[in-house]
Amino acid sequence: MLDNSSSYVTEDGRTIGGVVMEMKNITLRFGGVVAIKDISFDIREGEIRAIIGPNGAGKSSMLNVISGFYVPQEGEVLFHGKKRPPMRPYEVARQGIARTFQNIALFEGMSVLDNVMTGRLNYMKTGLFSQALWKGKAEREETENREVVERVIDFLEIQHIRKTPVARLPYGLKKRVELARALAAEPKLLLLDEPMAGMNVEEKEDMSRFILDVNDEFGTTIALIEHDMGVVMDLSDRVVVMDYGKKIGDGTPDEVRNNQDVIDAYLGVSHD
Ligand SMILES: Nc1ncnc2c1ncn2[C@@H]1O[C@H](COP(=O)(O)OP(=O)(O)OP(=O)(O)O)[C@@H](O)[C@H]1O
Repeated sequence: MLDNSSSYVTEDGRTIGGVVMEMKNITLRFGGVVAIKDISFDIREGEIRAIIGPNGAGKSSMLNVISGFYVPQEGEVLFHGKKRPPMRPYEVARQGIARTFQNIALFEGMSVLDNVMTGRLNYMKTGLFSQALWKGKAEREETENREVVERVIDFLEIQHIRKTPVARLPYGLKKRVELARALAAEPKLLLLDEPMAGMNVEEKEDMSRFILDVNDEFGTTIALIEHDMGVVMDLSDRVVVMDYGKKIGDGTPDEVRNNQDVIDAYLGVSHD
């Protein structure tokens, strides 16, 4: 049995480290609706961790708890072993957490390059006043930010559209630009909100490859939620399955695939 600080090497040679985030007995309510009921699980450094479940299972609510956007009424979130207080979005970003959204949240009128640059906002320390006083420092900062952005653009193979306004791009590429913006923040923990939703088969294959490459190349820990069980099974190290706000499975893709409660939930068998 692994303890919180131990690590292991996967079959494909990646090292999975200790626990970076721990959800302990999380319950989240919206008025009378209980979106999450007493759920516990953890996320380990360097792993790809999926949360799956049918419609209304509570996945988005859980992603919002992980990102710090929702504060649960019960339970606690431990980040690197410490209880995490309620945080504003910029504080979350400073902790090395970045995310994408299910309904793409890009600046449609701006170019791909400018959108990806917004991922660096937290690194732009030089304000307007000091920019005027310290031109050299501001220029250095701009060059550093540009270098990171250009690396991400190369990595995600979107050089050919760098000047294109996002509004003109097909859906699959918009999703990739959103991933690029999240990566530009150089996150330690990347949260992906239904990264394959609305994609065709080819776009899903591309996105899967990029998710694996990001994890492999940068060692980024990735937590993602997905509706479609199939697409995450080949990607993930471990999978949490939710249904009606409860956790009904947690384990490797094989363990989860063979779990009767999970099979029933996906076949729509009622179990109250
Ligand atoms: N802001 C909110 N206010 C009230 N109820 C909400 C809110 N957000 C979610 N809920 C309710 O909480 C439950 C879980 O919803 P959630 O969106 O987390 O599920 P989901 O698994 O992400 O679903 P989907 O796959 O359809 O996106 C649902 O019953 C939903 O109606």
